[in-house]
Amino acid sequence: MEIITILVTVFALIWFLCIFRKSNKDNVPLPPGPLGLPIVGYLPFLGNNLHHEFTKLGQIYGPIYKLWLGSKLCVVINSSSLKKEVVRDQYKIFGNRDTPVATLISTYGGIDIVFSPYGPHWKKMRKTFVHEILSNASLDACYSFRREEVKKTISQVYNENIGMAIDIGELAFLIVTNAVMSMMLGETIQGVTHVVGAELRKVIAEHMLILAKPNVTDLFSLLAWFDVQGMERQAKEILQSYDKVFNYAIERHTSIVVAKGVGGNEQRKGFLQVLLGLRDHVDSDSKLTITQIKALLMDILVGGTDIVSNTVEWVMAKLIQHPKVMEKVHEELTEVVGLNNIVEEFHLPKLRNLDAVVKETLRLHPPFPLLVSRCPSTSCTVGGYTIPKGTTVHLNVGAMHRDPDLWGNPLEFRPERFLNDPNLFDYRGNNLQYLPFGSGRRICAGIPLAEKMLMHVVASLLHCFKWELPPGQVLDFSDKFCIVVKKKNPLVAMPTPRLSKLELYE
Ligand code: HEM
Repeated sequence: MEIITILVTVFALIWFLCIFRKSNKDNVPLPPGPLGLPIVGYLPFLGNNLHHEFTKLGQIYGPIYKLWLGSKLCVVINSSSLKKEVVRDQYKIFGNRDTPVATLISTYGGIDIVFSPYGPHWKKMRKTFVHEILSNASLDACYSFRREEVKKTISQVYNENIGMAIDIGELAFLIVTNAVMSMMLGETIQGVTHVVGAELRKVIAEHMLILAKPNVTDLFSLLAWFDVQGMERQAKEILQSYDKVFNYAIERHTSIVVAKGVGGNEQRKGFLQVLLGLRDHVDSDSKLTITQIKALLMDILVGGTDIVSNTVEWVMAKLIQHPKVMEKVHEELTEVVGLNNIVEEFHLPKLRNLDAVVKETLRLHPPFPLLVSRCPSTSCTVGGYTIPKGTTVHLNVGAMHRDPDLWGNPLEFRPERFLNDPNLFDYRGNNLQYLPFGSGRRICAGIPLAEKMLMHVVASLLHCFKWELPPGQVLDFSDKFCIVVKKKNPLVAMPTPRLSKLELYE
């Protein structure tokens, strides 16, 4: 017993000395923050919902604070002026992510865009993604795939689910997954069925959990060699599941090219065809390996499905909670699209009320309230405090979106705040008060596709149907943190047809 007491005391002393030394280096202190316990730091006090916990601590410790999680130092930044120091003024230093070991394993060694360190590889992957895959021309060329998948699901809801309770998140996931898979393959797929869709959703959900869950291997450097929680094993299994999907897509694509001749159907080039073309590129700066192609497909699949469908679910929940706003959106859809028509992407820029509803939902329920953590490549100063190299830096955008100093009645759902000047708050991250897609060099690379799919799916679900809660159901807005913040309890709603011509549902 005595030995244990002595050991704990010695560890505690070393731990406090380490903190003391770090904070006094160059006489610039570390940010304030809770002390926590020796060795484990604040870990035992942190619940699962990091975004809520970090916001609560911000109310005590102010715009920038630190906490120790094991031997890992985390800094949380709440104020927009300090965020500017990170994402703009010192963007090179803060261009890296802090990538835990299980995340590295599940993302082909962290070579995708999201987790690559800032540098030539990240630049090449991001440039390929933005210019070759998500350019206006490329997105216009595969609009027909998105359109067909939205139409197919609307028709399915009309034929099979009228008057029945539907899980909106699952429905939205099915539409966007089918759309993303079609755009990837460059052909209308037979349909990611409920079974495959559910399987894929499970894998992506497990992946998100792995990305979010603290792993003692990352938090205690002494344990770096051990897979104590089995998370590395799980990460390998997740990667295998993705790999199966991507291998299937690549084989299928190759067999189509063989059957139709090189180039396949040029009119409907899918993302995969574009990417596989780069495998054989003569210019080594643009050349991609097959693993890099798979890593890009993973970013498209994860970003394009779970995050988008999750946002659709929040938007629908907000509208069901606010019937007057829903009515206004319905009126706008009737005027802009017409009840004798279906929603097309060219209608979207005219749907200003719906745009404001989506923006207000992303303010209150940003999918990434802590963005994706950053990690300084060298020690630096933010807000007068030292941030040592290797610190995990969380930018608490969720807290800023609900800050009463920045927003009037911040907890109320008021889409009209986005109506007066739509350019004041766009998704480009210029106004640091509103950052659902992040800001700076590492801002979301998928905004053009996210915006189109989000608006098209929500507008179509609302234009084709009226939605209400099943009798006895109550709306619930509790959430859970899995890197992406999701509704804790799924939204279930019942559709009633709205369109004037039945053939529009075919
Ligand atoms: C509602 C939809 C979406 C939201 C709210 C969202 C939000 C975000 C956020 C907050 C980040 C981190 C930004 C930062 O650290 O400053 C991010 C990164 C990223 N997102 Fe999205 N995203 C969405 C959809 C998509 C889609 C559809 C794709 C792909 C098709 C995508 C691809 C990416 C990629 C590749 C990155 C990493 C960028 C980098 O590190 O350079 N996202 N996203």
